[in-house]
Amino acid sequence: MRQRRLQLMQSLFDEYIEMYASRDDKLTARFSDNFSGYAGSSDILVTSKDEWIKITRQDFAQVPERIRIEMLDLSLQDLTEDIIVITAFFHIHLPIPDSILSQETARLVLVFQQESKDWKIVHSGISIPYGIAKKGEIYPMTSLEERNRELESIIQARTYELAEANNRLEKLSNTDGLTNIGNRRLFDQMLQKEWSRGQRSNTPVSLIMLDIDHFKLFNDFYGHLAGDDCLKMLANGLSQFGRRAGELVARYGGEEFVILLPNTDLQTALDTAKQVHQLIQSLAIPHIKTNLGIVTVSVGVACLLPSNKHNALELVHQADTALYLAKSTGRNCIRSAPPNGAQI
Ligand SMILES: Nc1nc2c(ncn2[C@@H]2O[C@H](COP(=O)(O)OP(=O)(O)OP(=O)(O)O)[C@@H](O)[C@H]2O)c(=O)[nH]1
Repeated sequence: MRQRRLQLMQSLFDEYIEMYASRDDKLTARFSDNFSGYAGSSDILVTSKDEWIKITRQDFAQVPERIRIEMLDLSLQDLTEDIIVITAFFHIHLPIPDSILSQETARLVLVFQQESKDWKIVHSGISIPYGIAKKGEIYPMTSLEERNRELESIIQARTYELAEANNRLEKLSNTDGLTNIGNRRLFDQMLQKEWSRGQRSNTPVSLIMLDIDHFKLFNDFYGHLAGDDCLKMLANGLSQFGRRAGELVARYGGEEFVILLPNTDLQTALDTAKQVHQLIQSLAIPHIKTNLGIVTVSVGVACLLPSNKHNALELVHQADTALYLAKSTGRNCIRSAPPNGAQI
């Protein structure tokens, strides 16, 4: 007998919870004409069945999707032959992310009374700390959505900050620490990019490579810090070149610099090399160990039409060979790579 009563109580509750969770309007048919209760959002006692039906439908309309009930505790009380009291504690998980309701414990008291053959709900009292529910709301959807929007804007701001930090990091990893111009890493990247572009558009890529003459002697005589300043002054002067899209002035290493000139033929590259050479002379940085008494550079120039016959490193190799030629034929001059081997 007792077992059957327990089963009855459990099934009444299960049926109620299922209808409530699935937002099933049939639930309203279970309300007794003698209904009284209070809703969690208002704490106002409702003494009319019709009013309670209105509140229930408002609840279902506000959140039409299924809600998830996570049961925490349940007490079934067999009060009299025809009165059952059920007390339940649960979390309500609304179908929106991060619902704060799911962290609150809902406390529900349901009183069922047997009327004729049916068990009807004569009292329903739910209590959830619904302080943030706006007027006319069963659930504090407006506040939850506001909270979500706030979270989204925080995430957006953080994403932007992260992208900015990444940009700064990218710039830092592509910049030479001493001279503040592009470094070897950036040059390698740009070379590959411009080489591929040149291959696609069938346009030549030129490279100017320059190296300070007798820089070891400069350091030995003026000191390493003065050597650093000299490198900075040179980089600063060089940075007025390579301003067109795809062009790049970079420190290749030590006292060696490169100027990448995409879509540039050999003659134009040699003209630019001449301007670079003159600019460095015009800086007139004292260097008593050279013939002119100022810092000079040796320059190698190469130009290739990118094709499958050779890769981008061939261009570097040719510019390097031309630079070696300039060094070995007296320094402070410009040489271009074979086959032309032009002398200026
Ligand atoms: N001050 C300073 N010196 C550097 C830096 N990087 C490389 N060097 C120096 O540059 C010098 C290069 O010397 P070498 O390769 O012998 O060439 P060089 O004396 O310029 O002679 P040539 O190139 O044959 O004209 C070395 O003494 C390096 O220490 C740097 O960042 N700062």
